[in-house]
Amino acid sequence: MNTDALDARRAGAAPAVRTTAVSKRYGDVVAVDEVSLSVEPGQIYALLGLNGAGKTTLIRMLLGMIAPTGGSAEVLGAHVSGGDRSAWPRVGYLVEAPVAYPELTVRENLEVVARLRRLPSGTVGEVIDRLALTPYADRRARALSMGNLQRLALAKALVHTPELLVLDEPVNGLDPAGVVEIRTLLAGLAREHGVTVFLSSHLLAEVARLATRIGIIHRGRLLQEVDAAGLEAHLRRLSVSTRDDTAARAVLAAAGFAPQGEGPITLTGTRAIERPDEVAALLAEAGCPPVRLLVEEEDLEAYFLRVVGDGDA
Ligand SMILES: Nc1ncnc2c1ncn2[C@@H]1O[C@H](COP(=O)(O)OP(=O)(O)OP(=O)(O)O)[C@@H](O)[C@H]1O
Repeated sequence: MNTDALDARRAGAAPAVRTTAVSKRYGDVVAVDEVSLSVEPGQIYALLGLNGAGKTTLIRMLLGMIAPTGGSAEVLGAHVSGGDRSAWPRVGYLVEAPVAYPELTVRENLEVVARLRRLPSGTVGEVIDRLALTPYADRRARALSMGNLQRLALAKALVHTPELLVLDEPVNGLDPAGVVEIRTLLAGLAREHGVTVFLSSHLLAEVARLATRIGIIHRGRLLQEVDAAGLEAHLRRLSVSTRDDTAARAVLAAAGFAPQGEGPITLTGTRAIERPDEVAALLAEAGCPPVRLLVEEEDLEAYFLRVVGDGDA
């Protein structure tokens, strides 16, 4: 599909995924807590969270595998939470550990899926090719490595060329080469075929490389969403020290900055990062000039832990 056609397909299209205050409660456990998010067609949206954050539960609700206890979920315009399964033929998914018929070969496993979906012959060969499974096509699934089993599972999710792919931890169990391969494949699907990808992961660095938008989920709550393109700005912050940090904090807060940090004052946001001179002038005028002013770059892990830590506070 060319870029114009892709843009036309995306323009005015309903969000590929939309949740409105969707929640899932198991007794006293709130697995997903009023999550509202929207994923535009062609985006690669990554739900990032620690173990137990609620990723799988949210994905299962999107796929209609479990019903929310509150709110709603829509997939390709269909109200999944209301029981509408009409988007099904346009969705591919991979949830939990990959499963395959162990005694059937890779090709036979895919032929079963193709037959169930009433797909034309030839589809299986294409997907085998696309996922670099050709050398293993005639191997029984039980003899596959974990990585190849995962690749077969992805092939099953892709065999009907879905518009939306929903993947729970898609690179789990893959070696570094496998991770790169899957990343390249997913990025290509989104870029060249306009496929929307909604995935979950706890692998921060991987997500940062692949996703166009990232949602951080913790204890069931969506704490923050950032565009991958803007991630760098989120990672940068201005660190300021003065001889009277208490007074400086008050001056900065009054000027609309949001000073953070226990020791040196930390300012985030483009205004502070792009105009440290403005911050310096402001503090100098108020009689507490900076003795140290530094734009620092936080590493991804530290950033994630800070967001999650703020969510716990
Ligand atoms: N069927 C269930 N019954 C009770 N509690 C559940 C059930 N399913 C999930 N939970 C709880 O809901 C919370 C979220 O679980 P979920 O599996 O969605 O997290 P996750 O982010 O996918 O974690 P992981 O990365 O470990 O798979 C956890 O506290 C979990 O114990």
